[in-house]
Amino acid sequence: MYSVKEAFYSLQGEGGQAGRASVFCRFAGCNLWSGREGHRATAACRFCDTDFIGTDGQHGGRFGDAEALAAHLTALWPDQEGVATPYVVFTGGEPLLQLDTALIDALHRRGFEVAVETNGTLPAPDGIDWLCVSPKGDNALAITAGDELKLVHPQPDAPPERFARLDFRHFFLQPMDTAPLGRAGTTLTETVAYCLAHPRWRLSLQTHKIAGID
Ligand SMILES: C[S@@+](CC[C@H](N)C(=O)[O-])C[C@H]1O[C@@H](n2cnc3c(N)ncnc32)[C@H](O)[C@@H]1O
Ligand SMILES: Nc1nc2[nH]cc(C(=O)O)c2c(=O)[nH]1
Ligand code: SF4
Ligand SMILES: [Mg+2]
Repeated sequence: MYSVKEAFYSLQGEGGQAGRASVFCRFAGCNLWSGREGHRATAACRFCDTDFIGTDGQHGGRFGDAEALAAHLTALWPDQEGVATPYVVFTGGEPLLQLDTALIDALHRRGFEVAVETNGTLPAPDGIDWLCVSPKGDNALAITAGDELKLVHPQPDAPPERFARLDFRHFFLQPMDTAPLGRAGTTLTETVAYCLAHPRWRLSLQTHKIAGID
């Protein structure tokens, strides 16, 4: 059984695949925060910008097996002529609480490339085509290699220097959106300054928020 908060078709907003048409599958639940505002201040991850509680979002629900969820996600992909490679992004919440090989295989059989956005604290199943790890504070990483490491910045307990030598193809710093925390931020200026001083890191903006899309 898979619990999905919402599923939607949009453009990948962040990281090295930014701008790419994608089906998003947002799993319900996370291992670093309950999702309740009353628990945010004491959670292991405290700056989350996402509602991942329940299965009541657009195209959300409970799916009994991998075939059922794969068929549901395939129906959200518009290009049935096979011109572009279909792309699905599993996120959440924390997708590695639920994503398994059966679901990855079912999407591969339907022609999809499979991407994952994870906090990196749980082991990943085999077969992921684009693995994005986004470390959270001092929570220990179970995944130390992948396609991109995308660090939300600044986090006092997660300085970029701690991650710069891990085995990733791309290193991104993404300014922390402080709106979920109820305050205006200066994180963009600070993040730009860090990238200028440390060329290992590239800037990742949340372009879907700029574009006003999901
Ligand atoms: C909501 S998380 C879900 C996936 C996974 N739990 C994780 O943390 O990577 C999706 C992406 O949004 C990023 N993110 C969450 N809150 C953010 C914020 N306030 N500002 C910028 N990026 C944020 C995360 O770091 C992650 O890369
Ligand atoms: N357009 C868009 N791109 C995204 N990239 C990562 C997202 C996420 O919430 O994991 C996200 C999202 O929520 N929307
Ligand atoms: S780990 Fe990801 S989903 Fe969980 S609270 Fe943090 S940003 Fe949100
Ligand atoms: Mg998001």
